Amino acid sequence: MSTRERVREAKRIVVKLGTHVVTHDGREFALGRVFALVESLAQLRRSGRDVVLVSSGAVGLGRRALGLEGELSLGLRQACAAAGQGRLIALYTQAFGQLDVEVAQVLLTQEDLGDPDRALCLRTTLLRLLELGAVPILNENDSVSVREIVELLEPSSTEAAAFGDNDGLSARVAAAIDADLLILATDVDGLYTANPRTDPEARRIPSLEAIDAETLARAAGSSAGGTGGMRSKLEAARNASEAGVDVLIVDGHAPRLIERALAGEDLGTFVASPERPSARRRQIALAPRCAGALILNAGAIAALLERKASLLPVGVVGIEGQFGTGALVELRDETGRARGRGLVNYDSDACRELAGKHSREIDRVLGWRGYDALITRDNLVLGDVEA
Ligand SMILES: Nc1ncnc2c1ncn2[C@@H]1O[C@H](COP(=O)(O)OP(=O)(O)O)[C@@H](O)[C@H]1O
Ligand SMILES: N[C@@H](CCC(=O)OP(=O)(O)O)C(=O)O
Repeated sequence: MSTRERVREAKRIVVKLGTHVVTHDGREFALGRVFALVESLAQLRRSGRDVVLVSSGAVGLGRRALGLEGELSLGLRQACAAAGQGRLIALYTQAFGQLDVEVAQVLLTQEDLGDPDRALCLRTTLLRLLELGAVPILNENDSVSVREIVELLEPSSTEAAAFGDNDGLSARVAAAIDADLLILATDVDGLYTANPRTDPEARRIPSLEAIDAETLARAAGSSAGGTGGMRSKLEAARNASEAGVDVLIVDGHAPRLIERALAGEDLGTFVASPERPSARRRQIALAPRCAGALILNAGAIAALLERKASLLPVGVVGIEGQFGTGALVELRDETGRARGRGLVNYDSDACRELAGKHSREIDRVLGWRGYDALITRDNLVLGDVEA
C-alpha cells in the first residue's frame, strides 16, 4: 500500500496539538484555529474513525489567567498548568459538545505510561471511550509531573531527554492503543534540512524511511513557549513508527489540515512504520477465534490473491454471524473453504447491506460513508490460518 493510501485508510488516529497551535504567542487561546480543528476531528469521529486528541496549552492559558509575564520558574509553570487545564478542557467540551461529540479528559505522567498496570488501565479506558464514540483528550499532568524536575537537576542526562513532553506522550499513547496514524501538529510544516527559522536555504523533507543520528542532528531548538522542539517530535516519531504507527508532522496553522492530510496531500513530513503490516498480520493470524465470516466470490478471491487488493463489498456474496466494526472475521470461498481472515471496517448489519454493491454506492445504501473496502489490505491475512 502506498504512503497516500495508508494515511487515507487510517482508522485510529492520535492528533497532537502543540502550544503554538492551541495558542497565539503561547498564552492566548487560538479560538478560530482550534475550533476549526475540532470541527474536522468531530467529522472524523462521526465518520467512524477513532480519534484521540493530545492537547498542549494548559500552561499558556493558565499564565494568561493568572496574569504572569516572562520566564516562569518550574513551580509557577506547574501552577499555571493547574489553572489552565480546566479552561482548556472546558473549551474543548463546549466545542465538541456543539457537534454532538462527547470528550473525556485523561491527564498522564510519564510514570503512568511506564508502569504496566497503569498503562493497561489507560489502554482499557481509552479503548472503552473510543467504543462509546467519545474523543479522549490527553495532556501531561504537569502539576504533579517530576519530569521537568529531573531535567532541571540533570539537564544532560539521557534519562531526562528520554522523558519527552506531549510529543513523547502522544507516541506512547498511539503505540498503546495500536493507532494507525499519529499526527503531530506544530508551527512548521514538517522537518526541514535545517531549522527554517534560522536557515533560509532549509528545505522540507516530505518523507523519512528511518530516523537516524543524522536526521536528529537537523533538529535543534523549539519556538518560544513550546517545550519539545523538532527533535522531540523526531524522537516521538521514531518511537511510534517502531511500534507500528505511521507518523505525520504537519503545520497546525494550515487550513483544512486534517482533511487534506487524510486525503493524502503532501503536507508535511511522513514517517512510515516499517513494522505495521507484519505486527498487524501476526495479531490477525494468531487471534484465537473469529466473530463471523464473509463469503467471497471467485473474482474477489482472485483480486486478493493476485492483485493484493483490499476486499470491496462487490465481491462479497454472504455474511455469517453478528459482529461489530473492527471484528475479526473468516474469509471463505463459495465452496466453504477458509481462505484467510481480516478485520472488518463495517459491522455485520452494514456488511449485509453492502454485500454485492459497488463502493460508490456506500453513501446511498447506508446513508453515510466509511471506507471503500470492507477489509483493507493491511488488515487481511490470506492462506491457512486457524478458523
Ligand atoms: N530541522 C528543523 N525543521 C523544522 N523545524 C525545526 C527544525 N529544527 C528546529 N526546528 C524548530 O522546531 C519548532 C517546533 O517545535 P516546538 O516549538 O516545540 O513545537 P510545539 O509547540 O508544536 O511542540 C519549529 O518552530 C522550529 O523552529
Ligand atoms: N503540558 C503542557 C505542554 C507541554 C508541551 O508538550 O508543549 P509543546 O511542545 O508545545 O507541545 C501544557 O499543556 O501547556
